[in-house]
Amino acid sequence: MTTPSNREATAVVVVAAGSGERLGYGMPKARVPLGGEAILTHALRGVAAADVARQICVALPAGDLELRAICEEFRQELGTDGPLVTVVDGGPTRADSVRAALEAVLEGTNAVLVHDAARALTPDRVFHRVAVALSSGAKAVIPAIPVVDTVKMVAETDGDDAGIAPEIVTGTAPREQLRAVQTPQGFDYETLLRAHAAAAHFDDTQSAAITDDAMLVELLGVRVHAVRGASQSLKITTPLDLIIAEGLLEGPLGVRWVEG
Ligand SMILES: Nc1ccn([C@@H]2O[C@H](COP(=O)(O)OP(=O)(O)OP(=O)(O)O)[C@@H](O)[C@H]2O)c(=O)n1
Ligand SMILES: C[C@](O)(CO)[C@H](O)COP(=O)(O)O
Repeated sequence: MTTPSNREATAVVVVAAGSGERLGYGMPKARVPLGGEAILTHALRGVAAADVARQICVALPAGDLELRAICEEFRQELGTDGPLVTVVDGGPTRADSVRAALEAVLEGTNAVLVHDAARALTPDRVFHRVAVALSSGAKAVIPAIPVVDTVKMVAETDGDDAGIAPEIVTGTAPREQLRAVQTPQGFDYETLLRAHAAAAHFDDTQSAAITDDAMLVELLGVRVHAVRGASQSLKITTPLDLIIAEGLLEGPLGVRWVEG
Protein backbone atom coordinates (compact mmCIF):
# COMPACT_ATOMS: atom_id res chain seq x y z
CA MET A 1 0.00 0.00 0.00
CA THR A 2 1.28 3.50 -0.82
CA THR A 3 1.98 5.51 2.34
CA PRO A 4 0.62 9.04 2.70
CA SER A 5 3.57 11.44 2.86
CA ASN A 6 1.98 14.56 4.33
CA ARG A 7 1.09 13.36 7.83
CA GLU A 8 2.77 16.27 9.64
CA ALA A 9 0.66 18.88 7.83
CA THR A 10 -2.63 16.94 7.96
CA ALA A 11 -5.54 17.19 10.40
CA VAL A 12 -8.58 14.93 10.61
CA VAL A 13 -11.79 16.71 11.59
CA VAL A 14 -14.26 14.30 13.21
CA VAL A 15 -17.79 15.66 13.27
CA ALA A 16 -19.66 14.19 16.24
CA ALA A 17 -22.05 17.00 17.22
CA GLY A 18 -25.22 15.53 15.73
CA SER A 19 -28.25 14.64 17.82
CA GLY A 20 -28.96 11.17 16.40
CA GLU A 21 -32.69 11.75 15.88
CA ARG A 22 -33.03 8.95 13.35
CA LEU A 23 -31.25 6.47 15.61
CA GLY A 24 -33.74 7.34 18.34
CA TYR A 25 -31.64 6.61 21.46
CA GLY A 26 -32.54 9.89 23.16
CA MET A 27 -28.87 10.86 23.38
CA PRO A 28 -26.30 12.24 20.93
CA LYS A 29 -25.40 9.48 18.48
CA ALA A 30 -21.68 9.71 19.25
CA ARG A 31 -22.45 8.45 22.79
CA VAL A 32 -24.59 5.48 21.74
CA PRO A 33 -22.93 2.15 22.66
CA LEU A 34 -21.59 -0.08 19.90
CA GLY A 35 -19.97 -3.31 21.07
CA GLY A 36 -19.95 -1.90 24.62
CA GLU A 37 -18.15 1.36 23.76
CA ALA A 38 -19.33 4.71 22.44
CA ILE A 39 -19.63 5.14 18.68
CA LEU A 40 -17.19 8.06 19.06
CA THR A 41 -14.53 5.81 20.64
CA HIS A 42 -14.67 3.45 17.66
CA ALA A 43 -14.47 6.36 15.25
CA LEU A 44 -11.46 7.91 17.02
CA ARG A 45 -9.64 4.57 17.16
CA GLY A 46 -10.18 4.14 13.43
CA VAL A 47 -8.73 7.57 12.72
CA ALA A 48 -5.71 7.01 14.96
CA ALA A 49 -5.05 3.54 13.50
CA ALA A 50 -4.92 5.01 10.00
CA ASP A 51 -2.10 7.29 11.19
CA VAL A 52 -2.56 9.90 8.48
CA ALA A 53 -2.55 13.05 10.63
CA ARG A 54 -0.75 14.85 13.44
CA GLN A 55 -4.05 16.24 14.81
CA ILE A 56 -7.59 14.96 15.33
CA CYS A 57 -10.06 17.79 15.90
CA VAL A 58 -13.43 16.62 17.22
CA ALA A 59 -16.64 18.67 17.03
CA LEU A 60 -18.95 17.75 19.92
CA PRO A 61 -22.42 18.89 21.01
CA ALA A 62 -21.84 22.08 23.03
CA GLY A 63 -21.63 21.35 26.75
CA ASP A 64 -21.64 17.54 26.43
CA LEU A 65 -19.34 16.56 29.30
CA GLU A 66 -19.64 12.81 28.69
CA LEU A 67 -18.34 13.11 25.15
CA ARG A 68 -15.55 15.39 26.37
CA ALA A 69 -14.61 12.71 28.90
CA ILE A 70 -14.57 10.11 26.12
CA CYS A 71 -12.12 12.29 24.17
CA GLU A 72 -9.98 12.67 27.29
CA GLU A 73 -9.94 8.87 27.83
CA PHE A 74 -8.94 8.47 24.21
CA ARG A 75 -6.06 10.93 24.70
CA GLN A 76 -4.83 8.78 27.59
CA GLU A 77 -5.21 5.65 25.48
CA LEU A 78 -3.02 7.20 22.77
CA GLY A 79 -0.32 8.31 25.18
CA THR A 80 2.26 10.88 24.18
CA ASP A 81 3.18 9.40 20.79
CA GLY A 82 -0.22 9.74 19.17
CA PRO A 83 -1.76 12.68 17.33
CA LEU A 84 -2.92 15.76 19.22
CA VAL A 85 -6.63 15.44 20.07
CA THR A 86 -8.51 18.75 20.28
CA VAL A 87 -12.19 19.35 20.95
CA VAL A 88 -14.50 22.15 19.78
CA ASP A 89 -18.20 22.90 20.17
CA GLY A 90 -20.11 21.92 17.04
CA GLY A 91 -22.99 23.93 15.58
CA PRO A 92 -26.61 23.43 14.58
CA THR A 93 -25.76 21.89 11.19
CA ARG A 94 -23.03 19.49 10.08
CA ALA A 95 -21.45 22.27 8.00
CA ASP A 96 -21.39 24.55 11.08
CA SER A 97 -19.60 21.80 13.01
CA VAL A 98 -17.03 21.37 10.25
CA ARG A 99 -16.46 25.15 10.15
CA ALA A 100 -15.91 25.28 13.91
CA ALA A 101 -13.32 22.50 13.73
CA LEU A 102 -11.53 24.04 10.75
CA GLU A 103 -10.84 27.12 12.85
CA ALA A 104 -9.07 24.97 15.46
CA VAL A 105 -6.54 23.16 13.30
CA LEU A 106 -2.85 23.65 13.99
CA GLU A 107 -0.77 26.30 12.29
CA GLY A 108 0.94 24.85 9.23
CA THR A 109 -1.91 22.47 8.35
CA ASN A 110 -2.33 22.20 4.59
CA ALA A 111 -4.58 19.14 4.28
CA VAL A 112 -7.77 18.19 6.12
CA LEU A 113 -9.81 14.99 6.14
CA VAL A 114 -13.39 15.51 7.29
CA HIS A 115 -14.90 12.38 8.81
CA ASP A 116 -18.32 11.49 10.27
CA ALA A 117 -18.13 9.92 13.73
CA ALA A 118 -21.20 8.04 12.54
CA ARG A 119 -18.95 6.14 10.06
CA ALA A 120 -17.25 4.57 13.05
CA LEU A 121 -16.02 1.38 11.34
CA THR A 122 -14.26 2.98 8.37
CA PRO A 123 -11.16 0.90 7.60
CA ASP A 124 -7.58 2.28 7.41
CA ARG A 125 -7.32 1.59 3.74
CA VAL A 126 -10.00 4.18 2.95
CA PHE A 127 -8.18 6.87 4.96
CA HIS A 128 -5.01 5.90 3.12
CA ARG A 129 -6.56 6.09 -0.34
CA VAL A 130 -7.86 9.58 0.42
CA ALA A 131 -4.59 10.78 2.00
CA VAL A 132 -2.49 9.36 -0.84
CA ALA A 133 -4.63 11.07 -3.50
CA LEU A 134 -4.26 14.37 -1.60
CA SER A 135 -0.48 13.90 -1.35
CA SER A 136 -0.48 13.24 -5.09
CA GLY A 137 -1.87 16.71 -5.79
CA ALA A 138 -5.67 16.44 -5.57
CA LYS A 139 -7.43 19.44 -3.99
CA ALA A 140 -10.46 17.33 -3.07
CA VAL A 141 -10.95 13.57 -2.71
CA ILE A 142 -13.97 11.53 -1.68
CA PRO A 143 -14.42 7.80 -1.07
CA ALA A 144 -17.34 6.36 -3.02
CA ILE A 145 -18.96 3.02 -3.76
CA PRO A 146 -21.19 1.91 -6.63
CA VAL A 147 -24.94 2.20 -6.10
CA VAL A 148 -26.68 -1.18 -6.02
CA ASP A 149 -30.31 -0.02 -6.31
CA THR A 150 -31.95 1.63 -9.30
CA VAL A 151 -32.41 5.30 -8.37
CA LYS A 152 -35.40 7.31 -9.60
CA MET A 153 -36.48 10.93 -9.34
CA VAL A 154 -40.00 11.50 -8.04
CA ALA A 155 -42.42 14.36 -7.52
CA GLU A 156 -45.55 14.72 -5.42
CA THR A 157 -48.54 13.40 -7.35
CA ASP A 158 -51.19 15.93 -8.36
CA GLY A 159 -54.11 16.19 -10.76
CA ASP A 160 -56.00 13.06 -11.78
CA ASP A 161 -53.36 10.71 -10.31
CA ALA A 162 -53.45 12.22 -6.80
CA GLY A 163 -55.77 9.54 -5.41
CA ILE A 164 -53.60 6.65 -6.66
CA ALA A 165 -50.23 7.05 -4.91
CA PRO A 166 -48.39 9.93 -3.16
CA GLU A 167 -45.52 10.20 -5.68
CA ILE A 168 -45.00 9.88 -9.39
CA VAL A 169 -41.73 8.95 -11.12
CA THR A 170 -40.19 11.73 -13.20
CA GLY A 171 -37.02 9.96 -14.36
CA THR A 172 -34.44 7.23 -13.83
CA ALA A 173 -30.83 8.14 -13.01
CA PRO A 174 -28.13 6.34 -15.04
CA ARG A 175 -26.84 3.94 -12.38
CA GLU A 176 -23.41 3.35 -13.87
CA GLN A 177 -22.66 7.05 -13.28
CA LEU A 178 -23.90 7.09 -9.67
CA ARG A 179 -21.82 6.59 -6.53
CA ALA A 180 -22.77 6.53 -2.85
CA VAL A 181 -20.38 8.91 -1.16
CA GLN A 182 -18.73 8.38 2.22
CA THR A 183 -16.19 10.00 4.50
CA PRO A 184 -13.35 10.76 5.21
CA GLN A 185 -13.41 13.44 2.52
CA GLY A 186 -9.99 14.99 2.00
CA PHE A 187 -9.21 18.56 0.97
CA ASP A 188 -6.51 21.07 0.51
CA TYR A 189 -7.06 23.14 3.66
CA GLU A 190 -7.25 26.57 1.98
CA THR A 191 -9.71 25.26 -0.61
CA LEU A 192 -12.01 23.84 2.07
CA LEU A 193 -11.83 27.06 4.11
CA ARG A 194 -12.80 29.05 1.01
CA ALA A 195 -15.67 26.66 0.25
CA HIS A 196 -17.05 26.91 3.80
CA ALA A 197 -16.62 30.69 3.91
CA ALA A 198 -18.84 30.93 0.80
CA ALA A 199 -21.47 28.68 2.41
CA ALA A 200 -21.59 30.70 5.63
CA HIS A 201 -23.82 33.20 3.77
CA PHE A 202 -26.32 30.64 2.47
CA ASP A 203 -29.99 31.01 3.39
CA ASP A 204 -31.77 28.19 5.26
CA THR A 205 -32.95 26.43 2.10
CA GLN A 206 -29.47 26.49 0.55
CA SER A 207 -27.88 25.32 3.83
CA ALA A 208 -30.32 22.42 4.12
CA ALA A 209 -29.32 21.26 0.64
CA ILE A 210 -25.65 20.93 1.63
CA THR A 211 -25.13 17.32 2.65
CA ASP A 212 -21.36 16.98 2.33
CA ASP A 213 -18.20 19.10 2.12
CA ALA A 214 -17.36 18.06 -1.43
CA MET A 215 -20.54 19.79 -2.68
CA LEU A 216 -19.22 23.12 -1.43
CA VAL A 217 -15.91 22.58 -3.17
CA GLU A 218 -17.75 21.60 -6.38
CA LEU A 219 -19.56 24.95 -6.20
CA LEU A 220 -16.14 26.68 -6.35
CA GLY A 221 -15.46 24.81 -9.60
CA VAL A 222 -12.66 22.76 -8.04
CA ARG A 223 -12.20 19.21 -9.38
CA VAL A 224 -13.24 16.50 -6.89
CA HIS A 225 -11.59 13.07 -7.26
CA ALA A 226 -13.22 9.81 -6.18
CA VAL A 227 -11.37 6.82 -4.70
CA ARG A 228 -12.80 3.46 -3.66
CA GLY A 229 -14.73 3.49 -0.40
CA ALA A 230 -15.92 0.43 1.57
CA SER A 231 -19.32 -0.99 2.57
CA GLN A 232 -17.92 -1.27 6.09
CA SER A 233 -17.83 2.56 6.23
CA LEU A 234 -21.63 2.61 6.52
CA LYS A 235 -23.07 5.66 8.25
CA ILE A 236 -24.83 4.52 11.42
CA THR A 237 -28.06 6.43 10.93
CA THR A 238 -30.99 4.14 11.75
CA PRO A 239 -31.50 1.29 14.25
CA LEU A 240 -30.90 -1.20 11.43
CA ASP A 241 -27.48 0.36 10.74
CA LEU A 242 -26.55 -0.10 14.39
CA ILE A 243 -27.51 -3.79 14.20
CA ILE A 244 -25.34 -4.17 11.10
CA ALA A 245 -22.43 -2.39 12.81
CA GLU A 246 -22.78 -4.66 15.86
CA GLY A 247 -22.76 -7.65 13.51
CA LEU A 248 -19.59 -6.40 11.82
CA LEU A 249 -17.86 -6.12 15.19
CA GLU A 250 -19.12 -9.39 16.62
CA GLY A 251 -19.18 -11.62 13.55
CA PRO A 252 -16.79 -14.59 13.32
CA LEU A 253 -14.24 -12.53 11.43
CA GLY A 254 -14.99 -9.22 13.14
CA VAL A 255 -14.64 -6.28 10.79
CA ARG A 256 -12.00 -8.11 8.74
CA TRP A 257 -14.47 -10.01 6.54
CA VAL A 258 -14.98 -7.04 4.27
CA GLU A 259 -14.26 -6.40 0.64
CA GLY A 260 -11.18 -4.48 -0.52
N1 LIG B 1 -24.98 19.69 13.76
C1 LIG B 1 -24.33 18.58 13.42
C2 LIG B 1 -24.99 17.53 12.70
C3 LIG B 1 -24.28 16.39 12.39
N2 LIG B 1 -22.99 16.28 12.77
C4 LIG B 1 -22.23 15.05 12.51
O1 LIG B 1 -22.27 14.74 11.13
C5 LIG B 1 -22.24 13.33 10.95
C6 LIG B 1 -23.32 12.88 9.97
O2 LIG B 1 -24.56 13.31 10.48
P1 LIG B 1 -25.78 12.33 10.80
O3 LIG B 1 -25.40 10.95 10.57
O4 LIG B 1 -26.96 12.88 10.07
O5 LIG B 1 -25.92 12.52 12.37
P2 LIG B 1 -27.06 13.21 13.20
O6 LIG B 1 -27.26 14.63 12.75
O7 LIG B 1 -26.69 12.98 14.61
O8 LIG B 1 -28.34 12.31 12.82
P3 LIG B 1 -29.86 12.73 12.73
O9 LIG B 1 -30.00 13.56 11.47
O10 LIG B 1 -30.60 11.45 12.68
O11 LIG B 1 -30.17 13.55 13.97
C7 LIG B 1 -22.41 12.68 12.33
O12 LIG B 1 -21.18 12.11 12.75
C8 LIG B 1 -22.87 13.83 13.19
O13 LIG B 1 -22.45 13.75 14.55
C9 LIG B 1 -22.35 17.31 13.47
O14 LIG B 1 -21.18 17.20 13.83
N3 LIG B 1 -23.05 18.46 13.76
C1 LIG C 1 -21.19 13.40 4.49
C2 LIG C 1 -22.01 12.19 4.20
O1 LIG C 1 -21.71 11.16 5.14
C3 LIG C 1 -21.65 11.67 2.83
O2 LIG C 1 -22.47 10.59 2.49
C4 LIG C 1 -23.51 12.45 4.28
O3 LIG C 1 -23.92 13.28 3.22
C5 LIG C 1 -23.97 13.01 5.61
O4 LIG C 1 -25.37 13.15 5.59
P1 LIG C 1 -26.21 13.39 6.92
O5 LIG C 1 -27.63 13.56 6.49
O6 LIG C 1 -25.61 14.59 7.58
O7 LIG C 1 -26.07 12.14 7.72
